[in-house]
Parts: sequence; C-alpha cells; structure tokens
Amino acid sequence: MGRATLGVIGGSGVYDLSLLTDVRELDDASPWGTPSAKPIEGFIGDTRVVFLPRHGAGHRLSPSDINYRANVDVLKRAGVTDLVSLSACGSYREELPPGTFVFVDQFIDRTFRREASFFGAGCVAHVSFSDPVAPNLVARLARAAAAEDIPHIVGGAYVCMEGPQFSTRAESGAYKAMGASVVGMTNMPEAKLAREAELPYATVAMVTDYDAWRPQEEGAEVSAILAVMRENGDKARRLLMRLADEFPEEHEACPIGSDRALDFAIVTAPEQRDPALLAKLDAVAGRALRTQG
Ligand SMILES: CSC[C@H]1O[C@H](OP(=O)(O)O)[C@H](O)[C@@H]1O
Ligand SMILES: Nc1ncnc2[nH]cnc12
Repeated sequence: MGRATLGVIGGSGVYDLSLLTDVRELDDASPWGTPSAKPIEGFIGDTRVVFLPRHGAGHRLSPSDINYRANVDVLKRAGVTDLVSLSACGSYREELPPGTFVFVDQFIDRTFRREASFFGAGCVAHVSFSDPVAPNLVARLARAAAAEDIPHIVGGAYVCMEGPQFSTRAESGAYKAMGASVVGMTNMPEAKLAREAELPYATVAMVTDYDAWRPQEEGAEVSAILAVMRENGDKARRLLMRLADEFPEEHEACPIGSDRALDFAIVTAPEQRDPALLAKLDAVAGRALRTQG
C-alpha cells in the first residue's frame, strides 16, 4: 500500500502546527493554480504530516476565494494518503454546544460559486459520493478524542453554505429542518475534490456557536467564534498528536474505497480524452489513468 502520510487542512484559528518536528516548506506548484499556502511537511513521532492552512497565512482568503482544487492537488503531490480537515462550525443541536467536536459522516452542498471538480470537458468522471467520509479515519479520530477526553460525537451532516455572511434566522431554521447537525463554509467542494483525488477524507467539525436558529441567541458573530476557536485549538492539537501517534506506518486501505474512487469513474473514451486536461490530472488521477491505459 505504501507509506502513510497524514494531510491536515487547518481552518479558522489553526494557521500552523507548532507540534511538528523536522519542518520544511514543500513546493506549491500546481497546474490548478495557487494553493492557500505552501504545504508544510513535518513529523509527529514517526508519522509524516503535511499541513496546509485553508485560509492562508493570516487568514487572507474568504471561503469562496479558496482554490480548493490547488489545495487538494498540492497535498496529493506531497504524498498525502489520508486527509483530515479541521473546521469551525455552527451547531443545530442543543446537545452539541460550543467546544464539541463532531466527526461528520454526511455533507449537504449549498455552495454556488466554486470550482467543484477536477474533471470536465475532455475527461469526464463521476465518482461515487454517497458515503463522503472515510469511516476508518472517523474511528481513529473518535478513539483519539475519547483518549484525550474531548467532548465529541460521531456522525451528523455538515451543511456547507456559500457565505461569507452568516445565515439569516430563516436559513438557519431551514438547514436545521433539512437534518443538518452543523454548518460551515468550507468543506464543499473540498470533500468532493478529495474523493476525486482518491484521498480518504474526514472532518473535525469544531462547534463554535449555535448559529441563528435559537430565538434567544443573537446569531453567529465572528469575534465570539474566534475566541471559542482559540479554546478549541488546544484540543485540536491534542487530538492530532494522539491521532498521529497511533497512525499506521503503511496506508490502510479505505473500507469504502475512497483511495480507489476513480477505478470505474472515468467515462470518457481514451481516444476522446484531452491531452492537456490529462496532463493537469497527473497527480490526482495518475494512478487510475496509468492502470486504465
Ligand atoms: C471565522 S468564522 C467563519 C469561517 O470559519 C469556518 O472556516 P473553516 O472551516 O476553515 O474553519 C467557516 O467555514 C467559515 O469559513
Ligand atoms: N454559524 C456558522 N455558520 C457558518 N460558518 C461557521 N463557522 C463557524 N460558525 C459558523
């Protein structure tokens, strides 16, 4: 299977990983444009980790302006085999107060102005996405959270809104009624692109607020969110330390096949494929394109 490398995308409030040793900056060249930052390689114990701050250094990028394709592409090029996303989120459940970590298992995509696929004219692919999260990564995260006494829950749907404004009360009520447990602005199309790049993906959705559905609540407010995020940051670091400490040396096969998502997904006939697009797909789809000829 090859050596495992844990990719970590840091969200709001998580702009570096001071817990890494032997740190170096990696190349950020990508045919998909400019990623949020240069990926940082380091180690936690023997586990190789590659970190990327989603909003860039100093939180430069709004959710709609992040180049999610370039981010996933450079992580794939850096040898990442498994990807964990850290994300601040609002909660739609009384029983998920600020400070709770939710290991979501579903997404609802409400974004509308983002590039959401590596594929398209010249090479069309349709990956399966009914189960968007890698259950083995969730199980590892849940074990790490339990060992670190971090309040957490396994399962739930994350609704991804376009933003950057927070929800109205009506939107908040509608997302809750749709069955979402949490809301954020960044996990789509990130999770879709991870699947297309054959990267098993899991999210640590860290609750910072109750969004705007509770009548007694004022609604999401960024300074309060960032204050809670700073408190969550310490827990996130402990979670990652524990996760990495117990991470397997060899990449473990994803039980739902995320790491082979392209095996039957590419539908364009080989003679109709656009060589320029195939060249751009060298990292994300290289394995599948090579084995399928
Ligand atoms: C700064 S609060 C709103 C912001 O935080 C979340 O980002 P991330 O998922 O990267 O932690 C949320 O999605 C919004 O982008
Ligand atoms: N209430 C909220 N809505 C959207 N994104 C968020 N990130 C943190 N809290 C949020």
